[in-house]
Amino acid sequence: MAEPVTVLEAIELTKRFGKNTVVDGVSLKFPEGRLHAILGPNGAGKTTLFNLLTKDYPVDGGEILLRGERVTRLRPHQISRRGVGRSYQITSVLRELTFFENVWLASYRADHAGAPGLWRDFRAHWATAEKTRQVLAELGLEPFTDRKAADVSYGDQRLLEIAVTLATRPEILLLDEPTSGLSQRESERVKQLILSIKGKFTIIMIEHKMNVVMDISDDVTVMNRGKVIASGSPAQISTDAAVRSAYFGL
Ligand SMILES: Nc1ncnc2c1ncn2[C@@H]1O[C@H](COP(=O)(O)OP(=O)(O)OP(=O)(O)O)[C@@H](O)[C@H]1O
Repeated sequence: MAEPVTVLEAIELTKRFGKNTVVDGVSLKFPEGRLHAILGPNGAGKTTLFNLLTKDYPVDGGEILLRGERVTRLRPHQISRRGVGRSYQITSVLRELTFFENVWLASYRADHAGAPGLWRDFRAHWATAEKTRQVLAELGLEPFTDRKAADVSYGDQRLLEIAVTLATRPEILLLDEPTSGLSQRESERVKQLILSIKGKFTIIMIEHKMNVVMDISDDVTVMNRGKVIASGSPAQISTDAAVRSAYFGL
């Protein structure tokens, strides 16, 4: 069988804060359509790696390739326009707006970055409304269409966060701890939602909850102190001696 295409690649990526090297020569390949989880103890450098891949932080060393093209010097909005969407560890949805309005705004902004006023083109509004309905339907969130984000549970806000990220129609979806702060039941819903879109996007997910990682990932990378200490299938990772010692303290 043909190898899947690598859509995103980090080559020897490095980031320092003062004397502290928090991402230290990380090389990883992300093949198309797979769900790749990144595990590691607090402070391992996982979120910083995301910040490098989205160019929210400048890179101190190494390269980033997007579909083989070097994008290391691009700015965050250029990376986003090339199909990299990202959610954050703490939900960034607009609480006073409804699900529809949150997704609509993200979708409109993605399509009209830098364009003049929102009121300009009525047809564009209509197209954006159509895309918004598609995203909410894709995630099974239609019942929430007119609910205000502030009025739903934190777990449902995390689902909205994923919808907002998908509104930019990314090819690659970076999810930073999508189940953080959620109960087991709420985590299960997020897990099911991610499973429902698995394969349609290349997903890279930072996640601490071992059951979520092991149940839904195709590939797992474990980081510790800025370095990759293991990469492989969930089964390989769960028996890896270095992982058991660094991550589980076994
Ligand atoms: N903007 C910054 N300035 C200085 N140090 C930073 C900055 N961002 C991150 N760090 C440091 O980099 C290290 C790695 O942090 P990072 O948030 O990437 O870890 P993490 O693996 O995502 O951890 P967690 O699971 O707790 O989110 C930490 O020591 C952190 O304090």
